[in-house]
Amino acid sequence: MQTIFEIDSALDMHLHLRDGDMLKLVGPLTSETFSGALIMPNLVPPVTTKEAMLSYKQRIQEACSEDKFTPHLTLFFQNNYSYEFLEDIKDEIIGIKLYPAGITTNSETGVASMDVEVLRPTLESMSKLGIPLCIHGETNGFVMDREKEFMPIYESIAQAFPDLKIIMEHITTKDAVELLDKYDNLYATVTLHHLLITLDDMAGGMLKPHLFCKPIAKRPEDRDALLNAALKAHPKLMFGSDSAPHPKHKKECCGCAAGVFTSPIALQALTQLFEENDSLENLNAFVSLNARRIYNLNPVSKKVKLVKKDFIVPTTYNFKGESVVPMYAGEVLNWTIQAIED
Ligand SMILES: NC(=O)N[C@@H](CC(=O)O)C(=O)O
Ligand SMILES: [Zn+2]
Ligand SMILES: [Zn+2]
Repeated sequence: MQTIFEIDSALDMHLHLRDGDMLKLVGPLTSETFSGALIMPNLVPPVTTKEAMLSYKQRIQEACSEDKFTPHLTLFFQNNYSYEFLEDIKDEIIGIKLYPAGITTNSETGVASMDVEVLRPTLESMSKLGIPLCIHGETNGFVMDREKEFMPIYESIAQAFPDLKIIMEHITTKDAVELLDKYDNLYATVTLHHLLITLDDMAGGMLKPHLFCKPIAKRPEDRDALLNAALKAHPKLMFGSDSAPHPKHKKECCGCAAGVFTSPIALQALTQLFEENDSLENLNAFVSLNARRIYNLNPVSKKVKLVKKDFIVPTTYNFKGESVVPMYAGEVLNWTIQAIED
């Protein structure tokens, strides 16, 4: 039985760090263990200028105060970004995140139309400049079908811009896993929670608000397709936690905010999941190497040593007035982080 496992230079390619006291609370919970993360721009207001992006990066670096952690910033997609603006900002960002308007938390100013012709000027500039496009891929259809209905939109963008790197963010369906192999320029992230849960876990019994997120968790066959792809470290699939903290009172209320908070448990739970499925040998590819290759990131040596020992997940994480509940709050995971080494 394996009792020690090492993850080198873990990367979280889809992360919400928020701002203010929440950033100060959750930032270190990622930066202690991960070597880098792709930071989502859906602040209020969203990150749409170079000044806003650079000052957010500085606040992140202050909150994280950890040398061996690189926050990779993104911009919030807008149709009116000029080529010159994008050329000027290109070396400062890892990608641009596109949200259909109103589809998820803080996406009200996202794009109103997913028509390729409407998006063309900005996507053409991004393609020329080699800026990856990250997409929250959901229509505003029936909630269980939103991702599936978005597949033709991914296809039309992938076909129209063969040189543009497109990342389907937080995929939740078998259809999305299958689409990965159809276009060279399509990649994806998948979360921890979508590898673990289905809609039943969230809403099949008593409602579990802390498992409520967008896209909503789907059917067992979807979860199985995602899990199979992750366990074999499909080369176009990366770990992106989509850890999305909301204050406890905004989750445990009428009108629960969407988002699952997983940063502090992600590496332990992934190790447990990969071990239970005899796939530990692929975990470093899933949580580091694939992203490094897809995004051309420099290697950093930061080793997280995990041991097979109970880890009781805290019921809440608190800082000043902020309180946030992690996935598996109060439950026991069977891998613990023992040390972090160079
Ligand atoms: N995943 C979520 O349910 N919520 C995210 C936004 C997002 O990634 O769609 C958030 O910012 O809270
Ligand atoms: Zn999203
Ligand atoms: Zn997200």
